[in-house]
Amino acid sequence: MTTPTADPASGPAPAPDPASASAPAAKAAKAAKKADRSEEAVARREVLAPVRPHLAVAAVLVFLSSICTVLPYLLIVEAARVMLDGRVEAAWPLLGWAVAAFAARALLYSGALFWTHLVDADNQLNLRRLIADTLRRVPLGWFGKRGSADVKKALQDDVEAIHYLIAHAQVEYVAAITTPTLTLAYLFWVDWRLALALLVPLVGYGIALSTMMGRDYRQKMETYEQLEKKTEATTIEFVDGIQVVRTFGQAGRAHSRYETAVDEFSDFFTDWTRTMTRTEALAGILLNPICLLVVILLVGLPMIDAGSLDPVDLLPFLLLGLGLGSTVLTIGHAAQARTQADAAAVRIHRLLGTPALEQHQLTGTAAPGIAVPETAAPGAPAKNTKNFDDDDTTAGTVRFENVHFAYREGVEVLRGVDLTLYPGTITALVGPSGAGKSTLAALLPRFHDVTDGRITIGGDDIRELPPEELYARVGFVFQDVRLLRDTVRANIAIANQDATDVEIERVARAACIHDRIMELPKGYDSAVGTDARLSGGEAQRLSIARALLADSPVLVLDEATAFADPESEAEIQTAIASLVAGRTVLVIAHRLHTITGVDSVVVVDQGRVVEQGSHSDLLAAGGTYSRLWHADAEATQQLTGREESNR
Ligand SMILES: Nc1ncnc2c1ncn2[C@@H]1O[C@H](COP(=O)(O)OP(=O)(O)OP(=O)(O)O)[C@@H](O)[C@H]1O
Repeated sequence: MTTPTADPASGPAPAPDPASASAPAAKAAKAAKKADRSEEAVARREVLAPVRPHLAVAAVLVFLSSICTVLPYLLIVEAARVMLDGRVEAAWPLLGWAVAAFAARALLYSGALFWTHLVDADNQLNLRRLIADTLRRVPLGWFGKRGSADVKKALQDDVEAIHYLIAHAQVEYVAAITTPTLTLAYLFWVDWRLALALLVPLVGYGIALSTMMGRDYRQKMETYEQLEKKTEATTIEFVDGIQVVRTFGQAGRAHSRYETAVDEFSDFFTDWTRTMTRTEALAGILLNPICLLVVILLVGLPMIDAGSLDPVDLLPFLLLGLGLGSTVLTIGHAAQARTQADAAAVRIHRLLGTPALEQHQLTGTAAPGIAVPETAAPGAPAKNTKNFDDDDTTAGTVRFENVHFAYREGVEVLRGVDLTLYPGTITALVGPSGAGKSTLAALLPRFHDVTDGRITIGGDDIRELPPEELYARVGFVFQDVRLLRDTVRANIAIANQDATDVEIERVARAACIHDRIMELPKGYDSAVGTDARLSGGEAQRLSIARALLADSPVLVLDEATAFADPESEAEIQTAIASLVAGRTVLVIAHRLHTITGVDSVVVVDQGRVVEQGSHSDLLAAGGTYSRLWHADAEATQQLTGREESNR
């Protein structure tokens, strides 16, 4: 019997060597780490740049205070030396100077802290203004990706971390380095051999500290933050969704997700702190005054015995050497604070670097390649489907010209949309889920900017308009109504701060919300959230009143009635009817029965306009719209049937 041997030529390819396979990954990780470090350095430089000269002043004050920390001990030793020489009277002035140096030390150190706090107060104000200014200029769509928690983190927590860096850590860091350096310099001057012996535990501490803060400290810190975030998210999910998950009998599942996240966090934290605690304990022993005393006595006493050290020279080591540990310990704490502040500086740096919504100085040229799409309009042209040669400079005429858009590079969501909306007409965007309707509508108020092509209002490219001008021309009513924690009146008047009470009441009546407001405890002065708890439909009518007061010629309505109950829906429809009259309106619609009377229906599919026309024409054409209509009618019928059989 022969044992089969592998033929190296025809056999299967050898399994990749794990070491060589992981080499590119390790290289990439190293490069990423390097990039992180350099981003951190840039961020720190940027955030600290305005305060750097002021911090230099503080560093000088701290350096002087460090001299005054060491000086009293030096003077006391010299006083002891002259006393032992029998010149007691010569000791008094030295002791007097020691007290003065001690007082100067307190003054200089607190002066430095006071100075850094003043500098920081100024810096915090500037930083918050810069962040607020950035938030004011970023595209509105940017907020969609970030929760208010992230913005709060930048404005509050990260600015506070920078506060610690500027007001405390820098001062402590300089003191933690200069005081032991000066102390050691003095001790070396007194006796270099004993000073060298004292260095042994200090170097031991340095090694322990660099192991603790070493290579994977940042990585561990990142994992810690990620797990902390995950725990927070599952906690919120568990608390927020408890009603829903319990209704569906899934409380156990949600709870187990929460428990897993907490366990994971706890395991990681316990493991990490175990290593940290061991290192810290070792460091604590090395810097303990008892340990330092043992070193001094073990080395110093035999030297005195051998006559190579003057007994009085042991005194500075006992006075200053024992306290060396606590000053060195501060380096660790200050370094840790700096690492956390660095992470905050990076987040602020990234936030400040968010591309702003730019106002272009463009000439009014049309984008190339504008044509009625080949796939468009099987139905007869509707009221608002004119050619692009038509006069588009009428205020309120909106034109999408060969509009392309991608949230991520290379993944186009809109692919060459051409569309004109005319004043006094309502255009409804319909199409399957994910077709790009909301995205198309969101481009009009510049939630995002087109990646190609352009959008004009009254002939002006919207990127050329100052934001105030754009928002005076375009109003929007979204499904997700946000109300301010202010009075009902202020919530309506947000669009026009100078509106009179009569005007506010007029728009509230038109939006069918006046009667409900009058039922609130303080009428228009009721505070939203405390005096006034409004239902979804009521909040929507309030936002319609807002839009009425803004009186913008162009309106975007995003599924404004989707979640309203039938009674509320009727009122909302009445409110919308008064809102849309005479304006250029773009509606995103899901329930097709609500848009049968609109002037033009635009069918979007996979980022393109595939049909355009009136409801009846599109229905007759038997294309995508007709399919959507029949599917919608069937779904409505099934729903009605189910409701009736339930009765
Ligand atoms: N903020 C975003 N970031 C990345 N992709 C997004 C974002 N918003 C939407 N998309 C993607 O863009 C595509 C179009 O989404 P959009 O919401 O515009 O479609 P829609 O027609 O309005 O859908 P629906 O009727 O379901 O609301 C989808 O593939 C969607 O996943």
